[in-house]
Amino acid sequence: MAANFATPSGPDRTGRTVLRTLEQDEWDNWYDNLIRAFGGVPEAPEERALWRDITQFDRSIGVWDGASCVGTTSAFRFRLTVPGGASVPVAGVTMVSVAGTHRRRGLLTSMMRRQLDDVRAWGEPLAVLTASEPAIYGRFGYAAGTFSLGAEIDTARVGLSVPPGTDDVSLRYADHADVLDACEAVYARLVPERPGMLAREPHWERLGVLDPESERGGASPLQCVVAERGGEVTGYARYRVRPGWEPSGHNGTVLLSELAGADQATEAALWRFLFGLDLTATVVVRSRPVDDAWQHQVTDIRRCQPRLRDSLYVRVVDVGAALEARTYQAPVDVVFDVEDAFCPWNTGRWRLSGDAKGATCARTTDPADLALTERELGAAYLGGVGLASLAAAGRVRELRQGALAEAAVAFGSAVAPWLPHGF
Ligand SMILES: CC(=O)SCCNC(=O)CCNC(=O)[C@H](O)C(C)(C)COP(=O)(O)OP(=O)(O)OC[C@H]1O[C@@H](n2cnc3c(N)ncnc32)[C@H](O)[C@@H]1OP(=O)(O)O
Repeated sequence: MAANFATPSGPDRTGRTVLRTLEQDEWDNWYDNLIRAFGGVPEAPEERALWRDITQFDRSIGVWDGASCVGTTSAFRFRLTVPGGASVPVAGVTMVSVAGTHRRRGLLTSMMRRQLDDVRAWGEPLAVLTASEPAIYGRFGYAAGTFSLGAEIDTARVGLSVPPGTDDVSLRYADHADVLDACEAVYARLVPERPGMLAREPHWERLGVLDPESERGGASPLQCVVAERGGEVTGYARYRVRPGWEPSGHNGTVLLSELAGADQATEAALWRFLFGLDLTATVVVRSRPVDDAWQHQVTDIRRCQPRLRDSLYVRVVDVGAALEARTYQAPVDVVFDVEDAFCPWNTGRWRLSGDAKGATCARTTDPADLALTERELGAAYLGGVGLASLAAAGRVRELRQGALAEAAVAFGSAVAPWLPHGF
């Protein structure tokens, strides 16, 4: 049973709930609904304060049953790096919740409807999110477009060989606050180089150094090491250490939070440092690019237990603008026949002509070469999921022989797309 909000403030079909843009003085009530939907464990004050500061009220929606908030969502204004290096305005969908007392009545559907209409009106060609459960968002046109690499590296037994120049990099411990600007400068250098990265928006630099005691799970406070060459900060690592002792000796764990290097040697120096920390035997890595170089520098990848996880979900909101915003690593000239049930303005045939310099994508009446839905376009958009792989899964139909290979190569990315942090 789906609620049908004809107007932004219209009631659902039970006649009891109202959907509207969030007001500043409603935030606590609104945010409490979100926290409760995620289990109800309160956040540390500094964490809650950060989420309050980064909430964009005019881009946030609440559903109200009388004075009670029963539904939440918001959409950060982000700029996302796409293949070719352009920084594209996107909606970062976030803080989605429906009260347990009101679940499965269509409230999420009504919020997604309003939100995607808004994103279109804002002129943002893409919406992106990270999903608490992969099963939720496909019906609204989102598909996993990036994956992240996790690992549990047995550093007692796995060696690391580093590239030339690594010894020229020096490392020092630092207070987070003292080196925050220098670390941010490194981050900013990396953003245009990898699809999926997000340009830093005000306050977001606080996220990487948030260190509530409740998040430590017996490990140390977040530590910071910066890498320097010639007096310039070229990288940093943030991590915790969880000490451990077995009858046979030490068994500590390094829990990597973030690692960034402006060049190969800096990255290698930081990994070598983490691998070699005294009294530790494991490095746990949660969310790294799937093409991270250290995988090719270790002596035993099996003892690193690499694993993939879905990361950024991509929703093409405006097919023409989205496909024109990126470039293509090989020349491509194909007509897509797009079916988009939730955003029908995308449905129809689109001719994409492009190469590594730029692209055009416009409606056409020409015969179609490839048939797909908005979800396959979203999955393939950042170059992390292959169109040929989607075709093999029965999700892309090739209508002109050769069109699939042409498009599949063109959509690829030399560098794996990666989302640097959740939101
Ligand atoms: C980007 C982010 O913020 S991710 C965070 C998402 N939030 C959470 O996980 C918090 C806990 N969960 C919730 O708050 C809610 O259960 C929500 C938001 C996931 C779903 O809200 P609801 O209002 O119950 O969803 P709604 O009634 O609109 O469901 C629409 C459809 O999606 C399906 N659906 C909803 N949630 C789920 C789910 N978790 N898994 C699978 N299907 C789901 C429904 O069954 C329904 O299917 P139908 O149209 O075939 O009947």
